[in-house]
Amino acid sequence: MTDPATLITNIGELMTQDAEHRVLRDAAIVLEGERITWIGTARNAPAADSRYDAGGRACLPGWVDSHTHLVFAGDRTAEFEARMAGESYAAGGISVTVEATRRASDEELGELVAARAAEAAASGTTCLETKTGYGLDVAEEARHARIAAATADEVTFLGAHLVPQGWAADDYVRLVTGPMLEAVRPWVGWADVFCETGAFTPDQSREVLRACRDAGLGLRVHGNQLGPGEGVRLAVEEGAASVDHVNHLTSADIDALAGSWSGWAGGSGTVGSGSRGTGPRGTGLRGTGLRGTVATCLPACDLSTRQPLAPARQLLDAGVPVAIASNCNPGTSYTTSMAFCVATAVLQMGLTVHEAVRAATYGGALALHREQSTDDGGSPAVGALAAGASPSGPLAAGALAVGSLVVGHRADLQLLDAPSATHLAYRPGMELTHAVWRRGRRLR
Ligand SMILES: N=CN[C@@H](CCC(=O)O)C(=O)O
Ligand SMILES: [Zn+2]
Repeated sequence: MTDPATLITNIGELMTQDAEHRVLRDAAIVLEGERITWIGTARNAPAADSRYDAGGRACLPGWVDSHTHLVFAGDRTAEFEARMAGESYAAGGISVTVEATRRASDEELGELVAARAAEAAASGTTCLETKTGYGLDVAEEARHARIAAATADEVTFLGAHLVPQGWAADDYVRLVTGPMLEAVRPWVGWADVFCETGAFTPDQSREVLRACRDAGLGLRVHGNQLGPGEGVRLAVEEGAASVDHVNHLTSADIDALAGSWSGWAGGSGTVGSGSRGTGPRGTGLRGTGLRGTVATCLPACDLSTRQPLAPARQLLDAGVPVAIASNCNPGTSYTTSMAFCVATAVLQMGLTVHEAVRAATYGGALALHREQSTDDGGSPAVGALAAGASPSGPLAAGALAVGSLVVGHRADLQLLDAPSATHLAYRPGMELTHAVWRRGRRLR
């Protein structure tokens, strides 16, 4: 039995974010089950079981938010106020959230995560990564990973977020790479480390990344957020899928990121097209390989911490694939609004609207290794699947690509209450989400 087909027609502007960067006018799209089955000019659209009139609105892929920290309780308003009064952000604030989160029951924490994910979905986010990192002991990190896996598309282990009080750093690294990693393993597909002054040194970070890679996890790095440092170089050397923040970059960092894509079948760092590479050792692991390291920019965080904005323009000009994500967390970026991040990228970081939307859709998918369907030659997930993750855990065999509107990809899309995506930056701060479909189902 085939799935009923839904035709969304009378689309004023359809921004595909496909390999050719096509933008169609007077367009239509057909969804069947979880897939997109047709895209083209409205007058050529096939018959369908049901029809939705977009009323000339703009249609674009759902946002792919590749960096969030949704598993937390409490808030840090006082710290934010102090920062706005001139204090600097420091990693130590994380411990305030750790204490509040440890006090929350499973039920409370699950509801908080689900509510944040629902808020994100209502504003167009259709694929979401989230991290642990406010547990910082074995039982809490495992609990947070399990709770995250019930809601997020991708879960990342960030036990190496901060060395908890009372621990020697090296002992804590041994805990993270040993019992903690083993405890979270059923729920996570990725590992991350905060490589920064006040968090983990480059050597400690490398140790964490290598242990996590050996356990089959893909890698990501929080790097170069608060000052120049070795985060980017580490991420590239260890084959991380992304390095996130990237506020303080040298030209050598940018060259290293661009160079990491030189062996990729998709070309020299273009975010436009290409196929998935395999790991350098033939591992096929997510987060390793010839495909290189995406630079993930977090504009809302940059503003909230008063850091220099990440040099997204320079990165793109150098051929580095860029993602934009919300980094929703209570310390540095308490928002799930990808539209706000896109508007900031255009208004303050020098991206065109098309580039900013691409970074928040296709770029996020690239950072999560979800830009291609697994049955289109994508490498198999080695994340939570192997250990029997929740059904909502990382990429399953047969998983459909996200982040671009292409026949065969996951039917994740949004309509704006505007005739073009340009309105995202032209009318900043306005809630423009009109309708959202995820996996072919209308959410809003
Ligand atoms: N930089 C490290 N981690 C988070 C902030 C964590 C916090 O302050 O609670 C971030 O991505 O900005
Ligand atoms: Zn973060």
